[in-house]
Amino acid sequence: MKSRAAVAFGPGQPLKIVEIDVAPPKKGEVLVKITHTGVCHTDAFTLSGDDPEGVFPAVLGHEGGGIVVEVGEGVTSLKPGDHVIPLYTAECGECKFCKSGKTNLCQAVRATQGKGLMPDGTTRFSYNGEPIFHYMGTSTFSEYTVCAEISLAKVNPQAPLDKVCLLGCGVTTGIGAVHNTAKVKEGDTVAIFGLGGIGLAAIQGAVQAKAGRILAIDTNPEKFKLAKEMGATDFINPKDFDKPVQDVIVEMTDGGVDFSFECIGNVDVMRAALECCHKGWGESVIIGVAGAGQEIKTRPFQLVTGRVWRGSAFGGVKGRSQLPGMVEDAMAGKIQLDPFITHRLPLEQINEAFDLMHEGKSIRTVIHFGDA
Ligand SMILES: NC(=O)C1=CN([C@@H]2O[C@H](COP(=O)(O)OP(=O)(O)OC[C@H]3O[C@@H](n4cnc5c(N)ncnc54)[C@H](OP(=O)(O)O)[C@@H]3O)[C@@H](O)[C@H]2O)C=CC1
Ligand SMILES: N[C@@H](CCC(=O)N[C@@H](CSC=O)C(=O)NCC(=O)O)C(=O)O
Ligand SMILES: [Zn+2]
Ligand SMILES: [Zn+2]
Repeated sequence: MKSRAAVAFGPGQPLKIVEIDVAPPKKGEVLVKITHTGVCHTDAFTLSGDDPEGVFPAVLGHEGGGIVVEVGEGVTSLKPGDHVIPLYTAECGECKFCKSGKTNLCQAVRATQGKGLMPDGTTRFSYNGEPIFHYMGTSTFSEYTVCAEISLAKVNPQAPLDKVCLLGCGVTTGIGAVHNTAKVKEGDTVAIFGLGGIGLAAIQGAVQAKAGRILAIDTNPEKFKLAKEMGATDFINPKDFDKPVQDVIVEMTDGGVDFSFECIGNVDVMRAALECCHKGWGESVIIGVAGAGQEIKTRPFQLVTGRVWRGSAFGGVKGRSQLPGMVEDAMAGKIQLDPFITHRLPLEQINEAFDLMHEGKSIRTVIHFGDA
């Protein structure tokens, strides 16, 4: 079938809106009509060419919501008409990772997913007869996409897809990192570096956890207003100080924070986020994605003296089991999605969404394929 899609033909190039061919779903696969998709910084990261797993031409996008159109052989858990959120972290329930009870990082389709292919090693997308790669197992920048059954969470059909699509990445990642990875408790002091979609969601998670102080750090002071509305208590622009931001935070918090979250993808900030943690127990969670070849560093003494460095992918959330409940939470007002949506644009204007992000003017732009 034909599908309108924003295709990344090469690194650093604007996406091109073209009509691609989408082949039917094979065994264990599902054809989904995407109605809405957010644009996450990770899409920009891969488009920039900094992603070691980036392959071109590809259909990017991983923060979508849609409706099942057709299921392939052997698919039992989904049927046409079901509302779904594509998952870049699958959940097969059967692999060593799924069974471990220790991680959400299902590996059932991860190897082929990282190569831009479906689990059988081929692609369902083509343009002018040439193959187009998938992305993160989701490719939500195409009106019709094919995903593995285990890469789809079935959600309440009453949920507004134009909002809950954000649970496909950003909001879930930030909130989940606070609850599942850090396990923030009432009264804890928390520092959040980077106040985009992920950082603001981490603030929301910290408020839910009843954190005592929530320090919001960003070099773009325009981001503080929303952070305050979300519930942050202290606001720090590192550019306002002539000493490292970690020293500023340690002084402000009587020795450092209980938890910090890096939501930018900057390895220098990752160091600051670790070093602003309290001696003896402070834990820092890396969420931001850094480019190929970049490495983190600190003095090992920082760890010897009790600070802990962790990482979090998709907020530690198991998508098929837990995302439907988060959708219910959003419908019940326990998770706020509206504040994240600063812009809405049709697919044809998707490059403007990337511009807005790079200019620091948006939190999330939601792209619509039909009506807004
Ligand atoms: N681990 C995971 O599962 C996931 C990771 N990610 C990653 O999380 C990161 C954040 O994503 P997202 O929220 O969409 O990105 P955004 O670009 O929306 O937000 C990043 C924020 O950090 C600010 N910033 C940039 N540099 C600095 C600095 N040196 N010090 C303080 N603040 C700074 C930016 O300011 P400005 O406005 O000037 O740009 C912006 O406000 C990305 O690296 C993304 O790839 C995303 C989703 C899931
Ligand atoms: N491909 C990159 C790494 C990209 C990465 O870290 N992705 C995050 C999700 S970012 C979402 O917006 C993630 O969950 N990673 C876990 C995974 O299994 O990919 C590289 O190679 O550096
Ligand atoms: Zn993302
Ligand atoms: Zn698995």
